Parts: sequence; C-alpha cells; structure tokens
Amino acid sequence: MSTTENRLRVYEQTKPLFNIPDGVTYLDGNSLGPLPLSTADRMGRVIQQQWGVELIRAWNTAGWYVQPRKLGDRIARLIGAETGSVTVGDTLSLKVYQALSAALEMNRDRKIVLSDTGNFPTDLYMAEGLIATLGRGHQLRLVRPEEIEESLSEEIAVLYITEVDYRTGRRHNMAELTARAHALGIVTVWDLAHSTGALPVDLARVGADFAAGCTYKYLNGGPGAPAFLYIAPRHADHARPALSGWMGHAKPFAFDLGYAPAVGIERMRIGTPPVLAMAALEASLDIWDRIDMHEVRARSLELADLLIGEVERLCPQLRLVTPRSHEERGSQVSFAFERGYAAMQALIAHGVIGDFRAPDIMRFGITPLYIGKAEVMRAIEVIERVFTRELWRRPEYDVVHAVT
Ligand SMILES: Cc1ncc(COP(=O)(O)O)c(C=O)c1O
Ligand SMILES: Nc1c(O)cccc1C(=O)C[C@H](N)C(=O)O
Repeated sequence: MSTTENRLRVYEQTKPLFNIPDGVTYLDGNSLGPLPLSTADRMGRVIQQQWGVELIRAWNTAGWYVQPRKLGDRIARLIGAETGSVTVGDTLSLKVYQALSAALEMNRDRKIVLSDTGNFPTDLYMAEGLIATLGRGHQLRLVRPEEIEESLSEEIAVLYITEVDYRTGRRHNMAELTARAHALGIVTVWDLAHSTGALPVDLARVGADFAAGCTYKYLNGGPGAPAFLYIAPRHADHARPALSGWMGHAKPFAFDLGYAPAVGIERMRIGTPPVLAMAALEASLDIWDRIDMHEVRARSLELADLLIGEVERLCPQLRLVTPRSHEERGSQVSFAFERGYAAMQALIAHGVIGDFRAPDIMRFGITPLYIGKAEVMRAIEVIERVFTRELWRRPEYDVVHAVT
C-alpha cells in the first residue's frame, strides 16, 4: 500500500521501471501500457518455480486460487473501492455483461438501459446480446454524452456508461450522475477502462453500484491482462451472477450439481483464472501500490495542457476534441484531422506512438509514470514536423492495418 515512506515519485522514480524502446515516445499507454522491467522475471518465476515445481499444488501453496481477490484489493485502492469488493479475471466485455445483467435484475420493473454514443462498442454490443438473451423487451437507449444527465428519468433501469470517452477523452461527472441516478431509482454501471490508473476514482464515496475496468492500459498488466469487477458491498450478496461458473460457486470443490453463489464479490468469478496473466499484473501492481493517484493526475493535466497548447499553436490543421476543462477530461488528448490515420502512421514512423480512432481522431495518451515534459516536448517537435511538411501525404502511410 502507498504510504508516504514507500511512495514512488511519479516519473523520476517510475520511468526507470519501464521498458521503453530507444527512440520511441510512447503516447499509447491508454490502449496498451508498456512492459514493466520486473514483469518478465516475475512471470518467469511463476512459470519455473510455481507451475514447474509446485505443479497443481500451487493453487494452494502459491495462492493462485485467491489471486483474483488479492489483486482486486490492490486495484480497489486505486479506484476508491472497499476492501473485498473487487474481483479480477476474464475480459472487460464479460465483466460489463455480468454487471449489467445483475443491475437489470435489481430493477426488474424498468426496461431501459441508458448509455451514450461515446461508449466503447463492446459495451454496447454486450448490452444488445444480453437484451436479446433476456427476451423481456429491454431497450438500449443511446444519447449523446452531453445529454446523459437530462435523459435520466424514472423509466430508466440502468445507467450504463464509460466514465472517460475512449475517443474524445471527455469525462462524465461520476458523483453527480450517480447521485441523480439514485434519486430516480436508477442502478449505475461504470466502465472504468480509461479511468483506472489515469485519474483518481472514488467509487465508495460516490456510491457507485457496479464498475468494471481493464488492466492492460494505464495499469500496465500486459496484452490480454485480466479485467476487474466491482460491486458495492451493499449489493454484493444479492447480485445474481448471469455467468454462473464453478469458480463463483459457494463451494466449488464440493462439485454440487446445482449452482449456489459464493458470498460477496467472489460470486462474480466465472472459471479458472489466468494465472500467468495475473503474475504479470502482480508485477505492475507492485509499482501501482506505491503511487499516489493525485500526483498522477496533477502531472497528467500539466502535460496534457502543454501538449494541447503547443499543438494548437504549431498545427492549426488539428482540431482539439478533448474538453479544455480539467474536470471534464480524462488522461488523453485527442485531435480531429481528416487524414488522421495517415498522420498517425507518419508519427509512428517517426517514433511517436499514439493511435487513431475512426473516423478522424488522433489520440495521445498521457501516462505520467513514464511520460514527462521531455517526452511531450519531443512529441510536439515530431507532430510539428509531420504537419508542416505534410508527411502524412506519403502513400505508405495509407496502408491500413487490421488493428489500429
Ligand atoms: C471502455 C472500454 N470498454 C471495453 C473495452 C474492451 O474490452 P475487452 O478488454 O473485453 O476487449 C475497451 C477497450 O478495448 C474500452 O475502451
Ligand atoms: N484491447 C485492445 C486490443 O485487444 C487491441 C487493440 C486495442 C485494444 C484497446 O484496448 C482499444 C481501446 N479500448 C480503445 O480505447 O480504443
């Protein structure tokens, strides 16, 4: 846990803990965080000593079985959640499905799921799939992000949104929306994919009902790292698991023929946890345990302001789509540019890695653990070069890859 004595000073003491290839300025930690230097060693030890030697005994001797909860408690500190209210495992798509289905059951007389057009598509697709499976006439209602508040009403069963918009970086006011939703009898499900490790989140204080997030972005857990799910302790013993796998059973090793949910958040486990991926996450959480999220936030805003100011001054072709107000943004800066895909490919070819989101958004993640003023200044210099020389016009930058 982060105490004043063992706290790491963000950037100065954290940058040396990451593997950032020479010549690369990495502004895509909002999509896939870089590799902590300790990860390979940690995974190697789990593979060699635990899997290799302990074999199946390691579920007990190395604590594999209790890892989902132990890692959950470490993430809980970063999102202001109560101890014992977070479980780790599966993918975020599954975790939002579980949260939404449990939330809908808490409001059985209402049929509308309210979300916004800035939500990440998998969240919307999972809702569509769940609604079709339920076959009870639910409806997914999508409004523009800025219309969410005025769209809350006693008709809505669940408010189902992502706190920080993956394209624009626009941030919803979680405290205000949760309070308003609760006053109208609405259950809330928050996707924290672009919040966890990006900014302070205070789930217990705002009284959120359900939340889920991933660990491969700001938390640096590695590609395919497991997701997490939060249920407010007041609901955890009543929430019904739609995906009633054996690891969420009250007594998995009794091998009963019928399902009985475990106590609390444990019921949201599904099947066998990804032990090796959890080992990687454990290594990155060793860093995060020593981080003060308020320090991360202060640095992030400072760096983002620098990037916004200089890019707007030097590259008038780019249009800022991230809100200027600190309260209304997450930890990424996005600009719209018609040829944004090619421009981002040009930047990547020149050592500045950000990414592109259709139709025209260039995203730059601000991740203060390994990005400081020097990195942002270098990115600005390269962005200026790409735009003043119109390097994005080169045909090689139009080649479209499967994953952007
Ligand atoms: C808001 C949000 N939700 C969900 C996901 C993805 O979920 P999964 O980890 O299941 O691919 C992403 C990114 O991929 C995301 O940005
Ligand atoms: N999860 C990803 C993947 O498996 C491949 C490529 C990108 C991703 C992402 O996380 C995308 C990300 N959620 C986004 O904000 O666009």
